Amino acid sequence: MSEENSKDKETPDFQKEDWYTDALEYWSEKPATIDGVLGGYGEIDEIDVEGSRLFISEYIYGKKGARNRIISSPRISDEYACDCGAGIGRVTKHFLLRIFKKVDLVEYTPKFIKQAENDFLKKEKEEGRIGEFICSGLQEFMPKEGKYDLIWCQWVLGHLKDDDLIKFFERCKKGLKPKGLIGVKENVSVIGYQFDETDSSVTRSDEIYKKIFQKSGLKIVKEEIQHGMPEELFEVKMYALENVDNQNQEK
Ligand SMILES: C[S@@+](CC[C@H](N)C(=O)[O-])C[C@H]1O[C@@H](n2cnc3c(N)ncnc32)[C@H](O)[C@@H]1O
Repeated sequence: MSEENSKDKETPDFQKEDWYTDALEYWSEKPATIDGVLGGYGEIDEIDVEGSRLFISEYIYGKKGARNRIISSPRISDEYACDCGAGIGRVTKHFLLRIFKKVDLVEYTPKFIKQAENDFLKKEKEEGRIGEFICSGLQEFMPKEGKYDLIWCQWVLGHLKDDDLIKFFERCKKGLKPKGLIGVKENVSVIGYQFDETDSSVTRSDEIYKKIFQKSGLKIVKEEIQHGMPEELFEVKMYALENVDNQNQEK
């Protein structure tokens, strides 16, 4: 690859007209299976969901330290979560519904959300544990005000242009209950952007994500690397984020 090409790959073309349809076309061709939504890495499902569960559980159950002393009490209830870029519902079924009573799913690719509703999460739907299956791009998704304890975004934010991502986070803040959290679990590059022209997606560095959180009025309450992922993949980071205005209210 020439230097010019490799430079191009690091500069996302956020002006690209078909940015969002590229993703839709790309994902519509992938099988509606765990392996399909994980790009052929279905075997990481278990370690991924366990990492997420450990990361978030202190906010739901509280945190205990040495000799079972309570270090922090629960922050959010286990009532309602939202799974953004849900695919076929893997994260909902294996992580969120093991903690939360009810989950809404937001997913752009019609065949994935249909698979979730008619098959992968059919039983959970019948049990009344799924609120809504929402077929929408996150660039348009408007959560209802004050609805969620946790809004979880995993392996999807690279599909949003920077400006749309900031606007999305701003809408999510309004969709949270007063002490609610936004969870982000994404691949991170070592430096700058890595642009993938095939599906018009971008891998951002930790530094870029942190600038975007700040611009969106979000503060990091916890961050952690997901260990145990295949070596050839990008590093995966989890962030728990709160509305900066929360702190002001508490003072
Ligand atoms: C790598 S898969 C991850 C799915 C799921 N989060 C998981 O971890 O199993 C990326 C998902 O993002 C969805 N997606 C792509 N662009 C999107 C957008 N603009 N808004 C919402 N979802 C989108 C794709 O259809 C696909 O289901």
